[in-house]
Amino acid sequence: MDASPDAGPRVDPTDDHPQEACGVYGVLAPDLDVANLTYFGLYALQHRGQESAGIAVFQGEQVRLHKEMGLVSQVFDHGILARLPGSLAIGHTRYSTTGSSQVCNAQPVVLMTRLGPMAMAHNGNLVNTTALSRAMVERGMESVSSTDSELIALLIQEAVNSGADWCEALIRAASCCRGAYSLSIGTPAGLFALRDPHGIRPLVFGRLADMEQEQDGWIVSSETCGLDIVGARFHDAVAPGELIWFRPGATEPDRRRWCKATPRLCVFEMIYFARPDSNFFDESLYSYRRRLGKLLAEESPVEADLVIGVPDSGIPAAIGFSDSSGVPYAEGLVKNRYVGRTFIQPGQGVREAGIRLKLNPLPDVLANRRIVVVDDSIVRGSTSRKIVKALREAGACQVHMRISSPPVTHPCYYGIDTDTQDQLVAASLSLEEIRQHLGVDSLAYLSREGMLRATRQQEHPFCTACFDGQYPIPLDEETGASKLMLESMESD
Ligand SMILES: O=P(O)(O)OC[C@H]1O[C@H](OP(=O)(O)OP(=O)(O)O)[C@H](O)[C@@H]1O
Ligand SMILES: NC(=O)CC[C@H](N)C(=O)O
Ligand code: SF4
Ligand SMILES: [Mg+2]
Repeated sequence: MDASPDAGPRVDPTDDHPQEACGVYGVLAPDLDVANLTYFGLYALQHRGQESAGIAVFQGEQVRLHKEMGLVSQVFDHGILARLPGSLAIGHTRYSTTGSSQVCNAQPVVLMTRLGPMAMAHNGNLVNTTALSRAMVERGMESVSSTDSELIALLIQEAVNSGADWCEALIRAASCCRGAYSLSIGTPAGLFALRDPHGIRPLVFGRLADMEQEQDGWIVSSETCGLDIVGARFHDAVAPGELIWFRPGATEPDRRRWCKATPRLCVFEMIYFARPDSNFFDESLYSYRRRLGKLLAEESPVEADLVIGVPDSGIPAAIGFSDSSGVPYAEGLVKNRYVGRTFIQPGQGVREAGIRLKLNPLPDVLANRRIVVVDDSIVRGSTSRKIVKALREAGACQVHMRISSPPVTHPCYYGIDTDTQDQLVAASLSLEEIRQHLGVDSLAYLSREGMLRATRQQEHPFCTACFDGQYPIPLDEETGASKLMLESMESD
């Protein structure tokens, strides 16, 4: 195993603010270049995490690991991928939610067990991290990182070393965890995928089949865009509370429910985080987001000359708003495509600069027009405030803001860091106060009912806690304390 030294940019470890979900990936394909496939898969999942990236590759009983700080394209090159031969790979792109942004916390987590090595990639966040860690320290277990993810891996290792087989060990470990965990796990016995009982974070799998060349394989990915990029066919979602074992040589995976499920998929994944070309419930998020825009126009119409969307993720809802209202759609903001997501950059100063770098208005489209500007969400309000100012400077005579989700009033503890409550603009200000703060002529959010109706799901199997405070998994008292909780325990 060769873990590379920390070479990438560091993020301020004292910052306990906003990040988002990670991307997890797994490939079992004995006849193919699994490191290369994983590289492409992680490329497709880059939007889920931009702090670090890693790939672990199994060749029989041996595992090689390369992980570093930075984007997938910065962490890997041809030479590095060529030094990762094998038949099974696990990949990860990280946005930290527990544990600072450093290479020791990058994933996959690789550990040695009685049954050989294991590599694990985790998307989500545990809410019983402190209690788990204390109990594990009492049992004499040692960690080298400060993430909740390593605790899960250590629990699996402990179960295997005490005699359990892989499936038993995974179930035993998962039973000790509370919170969100979509896992992709590599072992000498094959590839595993496991999802928590609520299925908070997404996880899908698909088949790589090239019958002409008699090549076959399985892919596990956070989103379907990770299957598309390597030409894999979507097979199914890993169900909440399900464990799947892809064995080398087996024609079908071994699927089992490891616990009773109460589905609570993160609705924010559908509104903003996941890619619009990823499918959820058999349709693209582009279609869902367009429907959000239609409902928003029905709920909160406004007299205007043009509808514009905030690139990237506000665009489908803006098109839907235009479809339903009849107000023409136009591009009024141009995005510099080399700038990443601003919501997820740590530190408010960096975020504000990021927004100015990212979006530029088109005065000849906007001048003397009454503009409806549609975005998917307002979290802190920094994006919207800057945009409104820029639109007015570009000559817009009225600016009406429409948001295709309800106000974000509560923080997330399940792997998308929607910030501490004092940073959430809708947690403390009324609608009218937010309107004034943003400087818009009118402001309206989509209702919670509209957001759920647009999903077309009968049972509403969603987590909506950041919009209504109804947390599906009870939080330990210490959960909200700090993302650096394990670092602070070490220094106690
Ligand atoms: O209220 P704020 O805290 O400023 O954050 C909200 C903004 O952040 C997100 O976009 P982001 O720029 O991150 O990514 P995108 O390009 O995918 O839309 C989101 O779509 C909003 O536009
Ligand atoms: N965003 C995530 O899914 C993060 C996974 C894990 N909690 C970490 O901080 O590494
Ligand atoms: S609290 Fe919000 S962001 Fe977090 S899982 Fe629930 S819906 Fe998603
Ligand atoms: Mg945006």
